Amino acid sequence: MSAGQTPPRLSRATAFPGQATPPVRMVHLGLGAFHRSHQAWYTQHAGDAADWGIAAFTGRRPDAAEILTEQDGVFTVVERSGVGDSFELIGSIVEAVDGSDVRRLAGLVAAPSTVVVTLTITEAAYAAAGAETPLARLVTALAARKDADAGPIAVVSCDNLAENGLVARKAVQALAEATDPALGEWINANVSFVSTSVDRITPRTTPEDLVEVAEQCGYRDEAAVVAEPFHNWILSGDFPGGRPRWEEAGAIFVEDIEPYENRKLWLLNGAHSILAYAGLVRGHATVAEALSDDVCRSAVEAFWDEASRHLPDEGLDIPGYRKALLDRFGNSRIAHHLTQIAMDGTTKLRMRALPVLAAERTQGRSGDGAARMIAAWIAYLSATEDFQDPLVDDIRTAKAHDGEQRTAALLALLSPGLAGDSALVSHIHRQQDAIAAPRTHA
Ligand SMILES: NC(=O)c1ccc[n+]([C@@H]2O[C@H](COP(=O)([O-])OP(=O)(O)OC[C@H]3O[C@@H](n4cnc5c(N)ncnc54)[C@H](O)[C@@H]3O)[C@@H](O)[C@H]2O)c1
Ligand SMILES: O=P(O)(O)OC[C@@H](O)[C@@H](O)[C@H](O)[C@H](O)CO
Repeated sequence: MSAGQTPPRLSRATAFPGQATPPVRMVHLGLGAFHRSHQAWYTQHAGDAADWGIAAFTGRRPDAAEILTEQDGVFTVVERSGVGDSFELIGSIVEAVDGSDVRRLAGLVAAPSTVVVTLTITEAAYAAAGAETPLARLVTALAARKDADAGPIAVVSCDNLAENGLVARKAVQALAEATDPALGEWINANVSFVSTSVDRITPRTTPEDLVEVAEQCGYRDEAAVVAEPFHNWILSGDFPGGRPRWEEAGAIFVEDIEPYENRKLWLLNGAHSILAYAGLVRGHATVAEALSDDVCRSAVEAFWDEASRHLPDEGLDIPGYRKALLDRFGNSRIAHHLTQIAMDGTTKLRMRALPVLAAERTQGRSGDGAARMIAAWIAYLSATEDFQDPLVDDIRTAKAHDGEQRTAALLALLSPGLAGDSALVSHIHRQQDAIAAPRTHA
C-alpha cells in the first residue's frame, strides 16, 4: 500500500480465508467494547471455537452492529502492554444485530441450537424498567423459546455486580412473572443463571487507536478494541445445553464464586472508583495519572487494607493481587478515562464501598477507607453538573443542600440507614476537604 492510499476494510474472507464461519450457538446482549475483548476473545480461544459462533445485540443504539456487520463481525483486539501493542483478529462474533430487533433476538433464542446467552448490559441496566431494556427483551425471547419447546439454556451475566447470576435471575423472573406466571415457572425449570467474575481492563476505543490499526495491520477496522494483556474469567453454575471449552482459554470454573467476586469488585473496581472520583476532583484524567498522585494512591491503599481483612487468606494471594493491580493501573499506555469509570456511582458504590464499610463497622472499626470512597464520590458530584447516574434527579435534589446536609442527602441515596448516623456523616463530610487538598511535592 502506498502512502495516502486508504487501506481496505477488514472482512471475514481476508481475515480467515478458507475457514468456515462458526454456527450461532450463543447470543450476547450489550455489544460493547468489553464483550469484544473478553467473551468473544475467550470463545475464539476455546478448544472447540469452530463450533461456537456468537450473535451479538447492541443495547441502545444500532451503531456498533452496523459497523461490525460491514466487516462480517470480525474485529481486532489490540493488546496493549506497558511496552508495546500486539494485534489479533477475532472471528467469533458471526452476526451483529441492532438490539431493537427483538424479532431476530426471539428467533435466535428460540432455536434449539442456541444454548448460551451472555450479558454485558452495565450494572444499572439490571434495575432498569421498561419494554426497551435488555432484560425485558430477553424475557420476550425466552417466551419464544418456551413456545418453541427448545429446551434449557444458560444465561451468563458478565457485568461487574456481586452475585450477578442471582441478580439476573431475580430481575428476569420478576419481569416474566409480571407478564405470564407460566413463563416464570418455565424459566425457573429451564434457565440456568451462571455467576461470573470478569476481568480485563478495556477502555473506550479512540480514533487514534483505529488509525494505529490501519497503519500497523494494513486494513481498516472501525470496531477494533484496545485491552490490557491481563484477562481473567471465573464462572460458577450449570450449562444445561453445553458451552464452549472456555477452560482451554484459561477460564476457571468454581463451586463458590463469592471470594473471587469480592476480591475483584472490592480491590479492582473499588480502587477504580476511588481513583475516578478523587482523581477527577484533583484534576486527573486517567487511572495511571490518578495513581501517581499520593492522595489518591494512599486512599486506595487504605481501602485495600480494610477490604483485605474481609477476604479469605487461602487461595486468593491478596498481596500478589494488590501488587499486580498497581502494575495494571500504572500501565500509562492504556488511557483508561476516569469519566467512564465515574458513571452510575450509586449502583457501583453500593457494591464497592458499602459491604466493606459495613464489615469494618461490625467489627468495631471506623471503615475510614471505605468512607473515603464515598467522600470522593460526594466531592466529585459537588464539583460537577456533568455526571451520569440512574438516580440523576435524586442526586440533583440532594445537591440543592449545602454542607453536611448535602453529604447526608447524597449518602442517603446509597444507604438511608447510614445517612442517619450523624458522626459518620460528619466524618465523610470532613474527608472531602482532604481529597480536594492541593498536592504536595517532596
Ligand atoms: N470495560 C471494561 O473494562 C469492563 C471490564 C469488566 C466488566 N465490564 C462490564 O461490562 C459492562 C459494559 O462495558 P463496556 O466497556 O463494554 O461498555 P460499552 O459502553 O462499550 O458497552 C455497553 C453496552 O451496553 C449497552 N448499555 C449500556 N447501558 C445500557 C442501558 N442502561 N440499557 C441498555 N443497554 C445499555 C450499550 O448500548 C452497549 O451495547 C460494564 O458496565 C461492566 O459491567 C466492563
Ligand atoms: O465497567 P464498570 O463501569 O463497571 O467499571 C469501570 C471499571 O472499574 C471496570 O470497567 C474495570 O476496568 C474492569 O472491571 C476491569 O476488569
